[in-house]
Amino acid sequence: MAQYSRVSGTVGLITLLNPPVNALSAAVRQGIVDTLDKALSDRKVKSVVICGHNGKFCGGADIREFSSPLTGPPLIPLIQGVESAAKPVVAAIDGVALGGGLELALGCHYRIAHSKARLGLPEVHLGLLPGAGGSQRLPRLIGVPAALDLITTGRHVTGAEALQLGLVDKVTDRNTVDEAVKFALSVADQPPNSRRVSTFPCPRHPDLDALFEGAMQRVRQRARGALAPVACVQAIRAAATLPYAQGMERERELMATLFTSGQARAQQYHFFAQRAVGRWSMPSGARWDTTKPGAVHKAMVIGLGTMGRGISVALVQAGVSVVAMETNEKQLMEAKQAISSMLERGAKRRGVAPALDKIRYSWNMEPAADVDLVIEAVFEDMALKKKLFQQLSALCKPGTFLCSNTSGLDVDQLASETRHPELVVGMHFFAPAHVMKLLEVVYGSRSSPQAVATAMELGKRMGKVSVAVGNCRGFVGNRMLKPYLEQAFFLLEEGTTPEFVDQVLEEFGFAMGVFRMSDLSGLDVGWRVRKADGLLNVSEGHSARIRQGCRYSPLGDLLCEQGRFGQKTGRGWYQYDKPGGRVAKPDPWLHGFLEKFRTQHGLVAHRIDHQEVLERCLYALMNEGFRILEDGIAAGPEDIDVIYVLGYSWPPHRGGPMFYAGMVGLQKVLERLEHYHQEHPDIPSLKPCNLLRKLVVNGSPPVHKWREFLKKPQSQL
Ligand SMILES: CCC/C=C/C(=O)SCCNC(=O)CCNC(=O)[C@H](O)C(C)(C)COP(=O)([O-])OP(=O)([O-])OC[C@H]1O[C@@H](n2cnc3c(N)ncnc32)[C@H](O)[C@@H]1OP(=O)([O-])[O-]
Repeated sequence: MAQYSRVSGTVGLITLLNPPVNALSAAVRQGIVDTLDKALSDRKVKSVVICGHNGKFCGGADIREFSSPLTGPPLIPLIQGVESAAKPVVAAIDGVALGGGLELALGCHYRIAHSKARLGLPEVHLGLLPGAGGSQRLPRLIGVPAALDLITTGRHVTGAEALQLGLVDKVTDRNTVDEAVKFALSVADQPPNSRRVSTFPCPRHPDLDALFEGAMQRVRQRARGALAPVACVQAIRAAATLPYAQGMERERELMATLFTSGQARAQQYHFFAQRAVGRWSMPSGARWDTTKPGAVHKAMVIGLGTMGRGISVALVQAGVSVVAMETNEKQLMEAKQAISSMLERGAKRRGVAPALDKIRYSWNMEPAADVDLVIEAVFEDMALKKKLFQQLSALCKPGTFLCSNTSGLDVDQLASETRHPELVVGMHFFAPAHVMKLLEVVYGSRSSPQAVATAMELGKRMGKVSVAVGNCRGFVGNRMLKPYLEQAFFLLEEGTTPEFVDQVLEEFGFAMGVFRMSDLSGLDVGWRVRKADGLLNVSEGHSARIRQGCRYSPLGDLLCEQGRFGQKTGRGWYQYDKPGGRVAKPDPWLHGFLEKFRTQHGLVAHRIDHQEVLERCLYALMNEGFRILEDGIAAGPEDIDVIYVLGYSWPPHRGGPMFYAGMVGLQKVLERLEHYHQEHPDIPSLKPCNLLRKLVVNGSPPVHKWREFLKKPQSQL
């Protein structure tokens, strides 16, 4: 709803009221229509201010309403009504003006913003475009290049940047509503005719064709297969080339296509899933809303390789005092330099001073005695980590949380090395740790709810989306990655090439196919893990393609034996012009090697098509996701989907692997897995999981109902 009052004698003040972000629900839209009517018909009122309750202007259209038919007044004529008002209307922008919220402000005749307010048109992240006139008004106000940037990236700008762009008329550090009322008084006698943005001509640009061609290329590259960014460019092009009314018609057509697309549904699901994972629970019954996190003022990071450096930066930027520790003196000096420059770059981007005084360096463990939390980021070696946890347990003050940035090792084993296993949790960061938004928080069988709450809260402070998951090999993300990678290797054995597999996966929307990704992260990483797992030993009298009783592809190991570790050695699944080179080129040597391998092992190459690559790689991965749900390692499908979109570059417009399974149809996924498992009975990961069968038997319920079919966690509280 919206509240109305008259202030300073002649200013009608409309306050949007719909906590927490004053989203434009049907009731709010009706409220605006009614209160605007009141203000315009009140002869004492000379000008109007629109603001939001509780220091937030407006978070945009109410996304929850998108899944049901429209009720209440539509937004486009509402904003048109504001713009055509005969009395000046001023938007007082505090907190946020996003999506429909900013579109409403664009309909006002003046915009006054707090310098720290965040403004933006993030609809592209919801699979939409700014479809309440935003795509037509913004370019008219700030020019086509800036509008293209804001609308296609969905990025937020501060009030200060908005002023530079010409998006707002004035910025203040004081009370925004008071300033807006003062401003409204000052323009009360000026007819707003010349202030209606829809009547502005779109600023000319010397080469529109090149501008739009470049923009189109960029959005296609950034989000392969996503419809919304392309539609955003098309809508802005309409603004630049057509009269306003025709541009609005084009905006409406494009919006209608997007609105009914599965992609918008997937991205809106992803929006709510990111928030749902914050409401975590543990099998013990402990929950986010009943557990108080411990305070973390001071933390220690042990091991300053790539991960440790990124984690240190993320902590400092979150306001935590950090002791960064590394025993190798040369590595310590290099890390110090790298961390300082990362902090300086980050501070410059955010327009603040770098908090270099928040971090100090140590080559020994002594400072651990005085910190609230330790994150170890040493080499992925269980023996090394165990020793470290023993030492930490003896050194730290009572109550210090001990966290491991392991990407898949057993958290219980680490906890068992300590005197207080309840204080131990996994914090699995993703590289680069100061950039990537995902954090897997891994609870072991003895982790206390408070330790989990502390790690979850710390993740949030670092600007991350934290997902609480159970302890198993590879946790959620890497556990699901294993069958996906395996299928890709098997497909090579059976007749295809790395280029074809990558092409199919990239067309699906992954930023990088599995082989290019493997070259980037280094083939030796997995090789070391397989070595530690005893997988490199071929049992006597057995084929090299069988290990520990299951089908195994030794292709990756064979490449590593040749020193082909990927980009860093200039050779991997592809060739590069030099070690460290980035442009992957097909490698005739690799093709010959694959042929030789097939001959050696009596394999006859067959034609593998697009569908088989996609289904075998993705359905095997999804099947593991169902197993993870069945095992209670993830609390719900949203947890898995958030992990995959934010940590493994699963395309957001496909929602995440579990959401995608629902889109494809669970029945179809089951049938195809059954088909492939029949063809390859020696690959256990293709055997359909019981939960998938159960869901199909129960009529393939939508993803938000799957939790009803999962085992209820047993409360031990
Ligand atoms: C023709 C149409 C054209 C227009 C299209 C649009 O405007 S599209 C929209 C364009 N706008 C956007 O894309 C903006 C989307 N919103 C955001 O980016 C952020 O929420 C924020 C920056 C506004 C606040 O961040 P923060 O970290 O302070 O808080 P938080 O993120 O945790 O949210 C708190 C609660 O509010 C909820 N909620 C929030 N917004 C909406 C909404 N619009 N609707 C409904 N609900 C919304 C959110 O789910 C959560 O609920 P929960 O889980 O507690 O039940």
